[in-house]
Amino acid sequence: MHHFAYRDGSLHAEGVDLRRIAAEVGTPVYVYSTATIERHYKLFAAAMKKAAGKAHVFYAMKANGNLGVLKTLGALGAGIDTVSEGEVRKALAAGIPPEKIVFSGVGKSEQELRFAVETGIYQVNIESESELDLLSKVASSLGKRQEAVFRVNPDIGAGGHAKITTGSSENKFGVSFEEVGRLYSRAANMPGVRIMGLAVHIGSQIREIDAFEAAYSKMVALVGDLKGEGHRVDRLDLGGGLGIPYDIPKTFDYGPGLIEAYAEMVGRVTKGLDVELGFEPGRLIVGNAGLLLTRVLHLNPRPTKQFLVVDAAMNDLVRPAMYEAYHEIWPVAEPAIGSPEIAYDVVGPICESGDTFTTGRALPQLKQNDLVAFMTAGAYGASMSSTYNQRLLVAEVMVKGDDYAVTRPRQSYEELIGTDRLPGWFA
Ligand SMILES: Cc1ncc(COP(=O)(O)O)c(C=O)c1O
Ligand SMILES: N[C@@H](CCCC[NH3+])C(=O)O
Repeated sequence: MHHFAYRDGSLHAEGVDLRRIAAEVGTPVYVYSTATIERHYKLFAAAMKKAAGKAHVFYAMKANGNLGVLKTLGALGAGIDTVSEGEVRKALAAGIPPEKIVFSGVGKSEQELRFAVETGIYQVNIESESELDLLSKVASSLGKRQEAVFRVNPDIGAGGHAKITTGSSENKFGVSFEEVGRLYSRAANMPGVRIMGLAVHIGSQIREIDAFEAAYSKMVALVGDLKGEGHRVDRLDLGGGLGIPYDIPKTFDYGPGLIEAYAEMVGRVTKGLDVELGFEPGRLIVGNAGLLLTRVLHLNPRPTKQFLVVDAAMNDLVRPAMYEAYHEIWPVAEPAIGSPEIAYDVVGPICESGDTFTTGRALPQLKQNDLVAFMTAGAYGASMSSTYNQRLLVAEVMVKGDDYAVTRPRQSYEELIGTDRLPGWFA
């Protein structure tokens, strides 16, 4: 469900005409709908609460770390799942209390762990024995005991693409299932950590409940075994990964289903377990809440193809180049019903053939300066952008009702070039 729709012949984000944003902010620009973000968060949080009683939702900031997005979610009571010191700092800057911050990731450095412990975050998700040792050393040197869980690799992977599967034993994530009991016993004698339970995350863009169910069932059995061995297991963090539709219809609502089915399964599988559940959804909250607005720079008809060159590129939205991901492309001017379509290869200005958003996509006839939107770009869009080809990081705006705010301005050339940062001997 999203709040992008045609009104008076032009695509709107909530009550704001995208032509207005393009004119006032420039293109390319990411546009987020506050109402969609809020709706998705509330739906998910309510469903998990109903299914599980004690449920904590930690929004996975990696999907979209825009400050406006974080503040919007923080105001609804969301916690945050972070994966770097930068993300922890950004969560704090957005006003998220430390006791609602989780820190995951396979390669946390000593400095990052120190910062997290000093900050007093809720939970560190430990991904290896080496990290367990380092965390205990760091925390005890600060005279603290950090609450933590073990992220377990359940050897069940899933996801929309091989590059976004994390739960297989072939993937780098987590400690292996067989090791958890031993690590728990070791950790009991360590001064700097208090192990509170387990975490799991099997991949991203997963639309089949079965894969989650298989992994969660294994985790529930593991919780039982550990408790049987006398270990304390108060928390079970079930990660994120629930997928969203990328082939969205142009209607307001595309129906319920997956969240409810997921919640029902979680409630069933964890029934009677007596642990606090945690969730780390990213894409689900923000994916359909964002689009990338871009302008047609050139049409380049060639004997076998029609190239449509737009001002956004793979540095702004890398998903098609990186995962062959599909994003709908909607012209901002509403196409007349039955208007003829042309098959376009939509490409960006970057000097790579891979800078291709789609090939042979049937779209209404477009001309120079027309605006088009890459839909479902709210997750892993701006957050994965770069300055490749010395292109400026684009602006991000958040729409709320009939108004919008620029929540990250377009990067300046001074900032990009950074001449003033060079030492004098480069004269
Ligand atoms: C540990 C962890 N939690 C949460 C997420 C968020 O995933 P998604 O955006 O698919 O919900 C990820 C990314 O896959 C992750 O690695
Ligand atoms: N960045 C990926 C998902 C990876 C999620 C992070 N573990 C995507 O755009 O689909």
